[in-house]
Amino acid sequence: MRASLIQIAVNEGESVSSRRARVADLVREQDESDLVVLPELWTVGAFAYEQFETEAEPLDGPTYEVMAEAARDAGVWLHAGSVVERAGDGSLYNTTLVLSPAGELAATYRKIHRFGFDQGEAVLMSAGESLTTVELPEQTLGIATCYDLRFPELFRGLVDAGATAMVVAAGWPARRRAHWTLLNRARAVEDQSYVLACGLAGTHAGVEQAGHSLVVDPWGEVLAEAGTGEEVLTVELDPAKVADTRRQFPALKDRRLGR
Ligand SMILES: O=C(O)CCC(=O)C(=O)O
Repeated sequence: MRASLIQIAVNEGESVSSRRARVADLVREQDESDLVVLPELWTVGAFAYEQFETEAEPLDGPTYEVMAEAARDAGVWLHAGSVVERAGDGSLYNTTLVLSPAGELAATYRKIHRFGFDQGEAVLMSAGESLTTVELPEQTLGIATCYDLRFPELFRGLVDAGATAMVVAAGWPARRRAHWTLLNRARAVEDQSYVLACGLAGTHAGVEQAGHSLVVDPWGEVLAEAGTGEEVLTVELDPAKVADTRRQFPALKDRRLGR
């Protein structure tokens, strides 16, 4: 399976609708890939809290519409990053959309661990409550968003649900880039899974983004890593690698707690 991660620059000065159209074209260009991955809240910006209310959208809102067309045109599975979802009761969620090559909404994931302690997303958004996996032809995706990366038990839950490739969409600040790289590699090693970690670039709401999206294999080797600007990373995922790694070094079988 060929996967492309699009590290998107979010800078003030580009409107949300222009960015949607621009990113849709970038998705269309990845028509040689099987899976395309976008970052967290790339429409509005992960730290643009004051725009969350105005840019909130239902699951079948403008981001879904534009991305469904792009997924269909490219013929790819599309992890369309996350949007500010306005639920039926008016509350907001940081919600990932996964679209099939036919443009259908195949899965959603509402971010479980909201970032900000007593501010920002942590007070503006509601928390998701359930794990999401998505079965693709050669890999089962386990879905996580940004701050979730700090909670290994979420990833163990995804392993138990059958995940072989963890997709982490993020808007991770440059200040903590070392944590981003370290934790993505740690999740790959401890869960013996691919990790596809796709972040934002640029600076919005005064927060410089780390960029440095990366793909890690189940042995912890970094297969590809972006720099700090907008960039597309393309990698081949070996369908046998996760099973081989888990068979050759069966540490997951030795778990004694939390099962
Ligand atoms: O955990 C971190 O350092 C960053 C998390 C974050 O920025 C987020 O979840 O939006």
